[in-house]
Amino acid sequence: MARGKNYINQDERRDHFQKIEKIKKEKRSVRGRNEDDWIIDNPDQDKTKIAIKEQIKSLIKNGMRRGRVIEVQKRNIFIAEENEKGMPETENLWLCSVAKRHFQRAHKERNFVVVGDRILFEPDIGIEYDQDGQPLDSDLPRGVVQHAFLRTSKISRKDPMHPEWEHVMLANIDLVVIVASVLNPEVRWGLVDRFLVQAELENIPVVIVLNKVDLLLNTSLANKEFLETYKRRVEIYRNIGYEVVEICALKPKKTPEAVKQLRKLFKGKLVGFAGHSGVGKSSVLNLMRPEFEQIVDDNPEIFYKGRHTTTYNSLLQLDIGAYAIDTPGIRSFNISQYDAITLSHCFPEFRPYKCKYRECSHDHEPNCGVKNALEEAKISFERYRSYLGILKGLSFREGEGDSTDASMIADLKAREQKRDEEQLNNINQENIAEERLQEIIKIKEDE
Ligand SMILES: Nc1nc2c(ncn2[C@@H]2O[C@H](COP(=O)(O)OP(=O)(O)OP(=O)(O)O)[C@@H](O)[C@H]2O)c(=O)[nH]1
Ligand SMILES: [Zn+2]
Repeated sequence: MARGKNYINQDERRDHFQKIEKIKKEKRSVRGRNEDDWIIDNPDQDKTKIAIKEQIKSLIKNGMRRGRVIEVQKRNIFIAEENEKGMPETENLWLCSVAKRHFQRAHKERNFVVVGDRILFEPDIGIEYDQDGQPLDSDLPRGVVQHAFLRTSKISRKDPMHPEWEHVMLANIDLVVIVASVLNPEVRWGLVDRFLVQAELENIPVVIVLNKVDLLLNTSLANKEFLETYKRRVEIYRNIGYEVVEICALKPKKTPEAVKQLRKLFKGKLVGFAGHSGVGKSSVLNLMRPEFEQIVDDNPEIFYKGRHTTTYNSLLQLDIGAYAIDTPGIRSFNISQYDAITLSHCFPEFRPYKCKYRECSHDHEPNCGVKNALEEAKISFERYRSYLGILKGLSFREGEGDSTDASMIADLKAREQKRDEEQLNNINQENIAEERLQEIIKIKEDE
């Protein structure tokens, strides 16, 4: 599956993952939760696996239940009970609150639980029920979230309102699906790169889905120049080793292979959808839902009339033994600041190149392998620009370019142009040589 393939050898690969593990551990320790929230799965505590299992067993015996967070609406947490296999049963829902003790601590994270989190909850005995056993104020049974398990993976950003907090958007996912649309709105590659960095950091496989390819056929929207730039961009990612699927979610019959490929990639997994607003995340997701299968052959448009607009992250059950977390489109995506070594490991195409300095930031240092590779066109300017933007903490915001540091962009653009001119010059010289050769041949023929 698509993850960077540019490891030089196994040692390097191991090195990379060790670093990532270290960073993950550090990040864990600054979470807003206290250690005892994690009693169940906490590897830092002196507990053996058996002791932890026993502990869970006894908690469950005392009325605690295993659940998976499927939607969070402010303080209302929707939980699906988990079956023995650890899979959420989305028809078995509870409406929970979080135990009060979790609110009394300093915030480091926006929410105590997020969609995808695995938790232990207990039925809320303070709730009044009617004679049929239904809660008086809602049609869902009520509970209280008591413990949360450690996350195996997450995608997060800086909280736009409180930059010192972390906003975890997706937890415990097996595959990140970065959705963008080729047009309306155009692909924000800077955003794609930021999601890719997160996926690399968490070591989660990732697939880039480019939706609305039907619009590429519209010549008034996509002229020749646009198409060329678009194709070149896609090639950059494919060359790095990322899987890029081009699809038309609105008329899936136009891209049947892409639909098939996605169904295969999603099968049996918890898939997290990420991307900008309006790119068609829900539309792509709906291709994997049972209702869609029934309607697709007649008139796919009908289905969209009843389409829900995503306002909260929610976990949905798909028809291929998979689950998906759909996220509402986000408008800004700032990821935490990482040091150059960590960040450049998240750009797999940088990994093969060695620099003079071990701690090279690939920015101003002499004898930088990455910059040399850039000049030799082995690394793309676009990705390098993203790298510098993220390194320098430049923000990605709706309506702005990939990054906002004008002088840096001007400098890169000048170098990019210089390289292009040199290449063009080379081609021209080849052409001139070719022309001369033809002239010579012509002359000879004339003779
Ligand atoms: N032309 C074209 N339009 C599409 C395609 N897929 C989706 N759309 C349209 O794009 C718009 C947005 O689609 P959604 O699926 O709601 O996008 P989303 O990413 O879930 O949006 P948010 O819920 O705001 O995050 C809708 O009007 C869709 O009909 C496609 O393949 N081609
Ligand atoms: Zn370097």
